[in-house]
Amino acid sequence: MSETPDTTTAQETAATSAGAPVILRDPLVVIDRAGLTYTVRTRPPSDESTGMRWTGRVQRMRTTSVEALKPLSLVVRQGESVGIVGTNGSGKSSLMNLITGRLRPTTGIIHATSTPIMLGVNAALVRTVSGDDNITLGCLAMGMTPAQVEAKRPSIVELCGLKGKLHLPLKSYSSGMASRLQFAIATSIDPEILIIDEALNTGDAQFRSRTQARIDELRQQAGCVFLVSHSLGTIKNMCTRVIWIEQGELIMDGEPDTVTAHYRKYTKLKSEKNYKKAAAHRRSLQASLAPLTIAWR
Ligand SMILES: Nc1ncnc2c1ncn2[C@@H]1O[C@H](COP(=O)(O)OP(=O)(O)OP(=O)(O)O)[C@@H](O)[C@H]1O
Repeated sequence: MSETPDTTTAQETAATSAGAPVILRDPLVVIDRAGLTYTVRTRPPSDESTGMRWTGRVQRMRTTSVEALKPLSLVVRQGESVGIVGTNGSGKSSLMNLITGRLRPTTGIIHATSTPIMLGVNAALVRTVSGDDNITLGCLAMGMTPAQVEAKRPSIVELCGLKGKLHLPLKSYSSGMASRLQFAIATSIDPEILIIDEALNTGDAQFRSRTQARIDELRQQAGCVFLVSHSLGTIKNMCTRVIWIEQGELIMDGEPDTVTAHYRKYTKLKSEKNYKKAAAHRRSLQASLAPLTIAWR
């Protein structure tokens, strides 16, 4: 980022005596009114009404828009570990894909001080080659030189805890073992901005505590971490801040205990089929959310 953003919430402005904009220091990620609409091509419904049949050759496709994220603004600073919660289909992965640059926002813009690294359960490992070779391939793919790969190898082996198994092909690993290897590879470059999408729900208790230790280490190294998870326990243990997204909109942004308590209440109301109360709860929280305005100098 070449410029420094002034980021001001209505609450923060109100809190300053002169009403001057509050300048937030050390932003690593600035999301400035970014929104995402997917365009999906669909086949027209079969034309029973017209008596026409699809021949499989010539077909006019329809396009449908899916607004996954309404424009939202956020600033994430050095040392923050941000949990993202929301029910299925609320837009969490879409937001993470925007931050990594895998998808372009349809509206707005996202700035980051360095390339965010996404660690997800589906990130590519090669099943037919050994764990050792996956370390080499993964590290080279992240831009390390062969010498850097060798320098990092001992710490990757140590973190994944798979010594003695790394000569075996990946297809012989359990999903938990593969996740451990993947986590160790992905975090070996000390990414400044790390995104973890549901990767922590695999692995045993011992590995989870190592994972937590590594995330704490990354945060202390002045980076920031985004963690998407449906496990509120994991979110509360690991995050310093929680963002709740629902139906593509930002509902809450704040302290983990508070946000997860409101989110839990919302999901409980929904599971009890109290949809009106759930929606009212969500709307009242959203109404009290101070809008964030990002102004560039
Ligand atoms: N490639 C795509 N094309 C079209 N629509 C999509 C695509 N990916 C996601 N969506 C839609 O965008 C919305 C948000 O999806 P997203 O995957 O971001 O949700 P999520 O919060 O990560 O869900 P989950 O908790 O189930 O993983 C949903 O309505 C989903 O159907």
